[in-house]
Formats: sequence, structure tokens, C-alpha cells
Amino acid sequence: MIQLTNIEKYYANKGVKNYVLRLVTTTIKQGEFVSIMGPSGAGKSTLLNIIGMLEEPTYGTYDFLGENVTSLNERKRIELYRNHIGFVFQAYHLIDEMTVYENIEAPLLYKKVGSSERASRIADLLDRFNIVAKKDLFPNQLSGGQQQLVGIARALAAQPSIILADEPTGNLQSAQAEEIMELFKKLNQEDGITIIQVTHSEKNAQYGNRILHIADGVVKEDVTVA
Ligand SMILES: Nc1ncnc2c1ncn2[C@@H]1O[C@H](COP(=O)(O)OP(=O)(O)OP(=O)(O)O)[C@@H](O)[C@H]1O
Repeated sequence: MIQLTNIEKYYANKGVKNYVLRLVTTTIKQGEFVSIMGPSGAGKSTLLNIIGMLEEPTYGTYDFLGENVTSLNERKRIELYRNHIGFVFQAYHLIDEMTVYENIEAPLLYKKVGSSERASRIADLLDRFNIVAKKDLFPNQLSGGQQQLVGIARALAAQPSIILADEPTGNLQSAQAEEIMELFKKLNQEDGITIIQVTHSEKNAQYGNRILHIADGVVKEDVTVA
């Protein structure tokens, strides 16, 4: 599904190249649940953003579902992103002025999904995540865990093949964090959604089937979870 070959990313500052990623080569198959771990500043978020097409590598090749992302024009890349990728952020990134319902609906409006299809998908997600009663509330009227559920529902609304999550439980207390990780596990095992998460938590990483340890922009270890 994902093939990264010799991916490099650097920022040039006064003629000096500051490398964030160096020659990262790895394959991620459909159906995997991968955790990216490593010290602060190691390049984890940068790698996730490159996979999510939010950032471009300076060098190297990225193939996603057989398409060479690095050679696509912006319009094609955005289309590929909208059709396949759901992003979940640590700080939720919900739109404060929109209700829970409207937040989940937003990506479907971008994709021009028809109104009855939108209504049915949103009803399913609200039901599945037990947040039907919250649908007319605004994000600041929800707990952190509930806001993250809305963030995940929004990511799932467009029926992505992959969820990319950057520290999805970083702002949550442990019970809420466990609920979110159990949900990811279910989405992966029952719905076959590929998941890649960045996490600092060894416990969270154990929910997946593989851990990529990154340090100084290099994949140091690629471990299968028993
Ligand atoms: N726009 C930028 N210009 C210059 N350097 C940048 C830029 N964006 C990121 N970096 C640098 O890239 C490095 C890796 O950042 P990244 O956010 O990928 O690390 P991380 O492993 O996700 O860290 P953390 O766990 O703290 O979130 C950092 O040293 C950061 O300062």
C-alpha cells in the first residue's frame, strides 16, 4: 500500500542542511497497524505528514496504492488524499463554530457526497460512537475523549482506506486513551482499515502489529508486535 524509498527531508538554513529524515525506506501493507516511536525531534511527525501528503520529501520516492505521489501534480495528490486518507490529530482540530454533526459532515461536503448519503453515514457514525445525544453540541461542550471520538468520526466519514494519527491520545486521560486505542484496534481488525500512529506510549504501541523506532531521522528498528 505504501512504499517509501530513500526518503529524505531537510531544511536549509544559511546554506546548512538540517536533516530531519535520512534515507528512510520501508513498506507498509494494507491492513497493518503500525506505530512510529522515537525521541522528541526524531522526525516522527514529519514522516507521518509525508505519508499523509501534507508535506513533500526533499528527495526519494513515495508510492501510495501504486501511484507515485512524488510525481503527481497538486490536484491529483489532493484527490488521492481525499479519497483514501483520514487524519486524526492530538489537538483534535475540530472547527469550534460547528456542531458535532457539522464537523463530521465537513469532509463529505468537500467530496460532494449527496445529502441523503451524508445523513446516513453521519447517523451511522454517531450511533457507532455513542454520541447521538451530542450531535448538536459544539466541541467546547464535550470532554477531550468525546472530541477525539468526533475527530475520528470525521476522519472515517469519507471512508478512507488508511487512518493516520499523530499522538491521538496525547491530550487524554488514561481511561479515555484506552477507549480510543480499543476503537483503533477494532477499526483495524474488524473493518480492515490500515492505521499508522505516532506515539510516545509503549502501551499504545502494543495495540498495533508493528513498531518503527526512529531516531535522528533514521529507522533504527522495525519490530513485529507479538
Ligand atoms: N519548517 C521547519 N523548519 C525547520 N525545521 C523544522 C521544520 N519543521 C520541523 N523541523 C524540525 O524537524 C525535526 C523533526 O520534527 P518532527 O516534528 O518530525 O519531530 P517528532 O519526532 O515528531 O517530535 P515530537 O515527538 O517532539 O513531536 C525537529 O528538529 C524540528 O525542529
